[in-house]
Amino acid sequence: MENKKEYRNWLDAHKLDHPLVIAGPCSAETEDQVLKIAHQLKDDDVTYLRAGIWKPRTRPGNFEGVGAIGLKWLQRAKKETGLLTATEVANRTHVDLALEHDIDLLWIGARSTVSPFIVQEIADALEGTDKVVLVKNPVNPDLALWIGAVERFHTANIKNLGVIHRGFSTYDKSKYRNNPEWQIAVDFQTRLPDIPLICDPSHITGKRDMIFDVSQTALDLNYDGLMIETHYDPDNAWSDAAQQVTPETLLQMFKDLRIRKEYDDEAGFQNKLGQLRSQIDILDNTIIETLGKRMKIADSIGGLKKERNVAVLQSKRWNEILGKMILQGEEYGLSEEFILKVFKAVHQESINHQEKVIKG
Ligand SMILES: C=C(O[C@@H]1C=C(C(=O)O)C=C[C@H]1O)C(=O)O
Repeated sequence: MENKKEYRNWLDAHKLDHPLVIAGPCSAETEDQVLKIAHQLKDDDVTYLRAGIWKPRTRPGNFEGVGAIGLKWLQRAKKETGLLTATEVANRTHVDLALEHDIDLLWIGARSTVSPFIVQEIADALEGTDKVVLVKNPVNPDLALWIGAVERFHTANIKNLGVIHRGFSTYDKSKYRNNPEWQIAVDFQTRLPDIPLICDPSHITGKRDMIFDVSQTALDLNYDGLMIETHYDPDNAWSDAAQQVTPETLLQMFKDLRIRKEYDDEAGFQNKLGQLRSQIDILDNTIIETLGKRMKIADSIGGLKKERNVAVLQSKRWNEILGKMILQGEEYGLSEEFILKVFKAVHQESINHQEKVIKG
């Protein structure tokens, strides 16, 4: 799938002077709840009212959504407030019902994106639709799977496409509910820059007090919009209580968030930016040169080890290097996380080089 400028058309047609906002409750609970939230949101920057109708829950026994009746509540909310409507679909029946009720935007959840069978079923059911279809990232950090899902919708002749970054599952505990792994979304943007990219800070953080910070990062990274779960009484919401914010908080957030422009032509800025970027270019060259030299030395060590029949991996030496580098990194303001990532990658490459020599 090639990038095309037209992928942005549906978003541009909204003629917004701010990022797109999709807001509303995690789940539609009652008609009154949906209508009340819609009226509270209608005068903000919100374009789409979201509400989950069918809820995929991690374990059975939790509230699993009100079902098709909720689509009527969304329709009524649209009629009363003018907000466009959005919900998640996970199979052909959901799609048929959502289209029957004229829902404007359908999103594919992270747990559906992982399954090409489900994605294909939904794509077939949606074939040729002019509704907006947004594909959440798969729960596992797999860029190809994410792009593959978008391709299935593209192949089904769906023109109004976008993606939602909702973070990725990890086995390790982290401060996030779903680790953002910003690099994957950046890689997506690099590959398909004109597919609108929306951030879902509610599912990334799982906690309402972190939503602002993640939203700001998304805007700093040039995201096209935000999808934020909103409820007038978050603590008593029937699902995802900890991550929903009130419409008042949402309004305040949009006052406080800084929207960055993609570009600035101002001569002074361009000049300084150019100077600093040439410094970076020189340093990047030095990094590559240094890494190349380091690997040449690793090759020689590999040769020595081959002669003496010594193992490639030397854990003691490796741990010493890692400890030293973490301390040294600290002096230069580099985080331990970063040093570990970089040096583990360097070590792996060094091992690969030596393996080649030793096996050769
Ligand atoms: C280069 C060596 O081999 C391996 C690679 C290392 C490195 O690249 O720094 C360190 C220890 C070994 O696991 C070595 O033994 O010194």
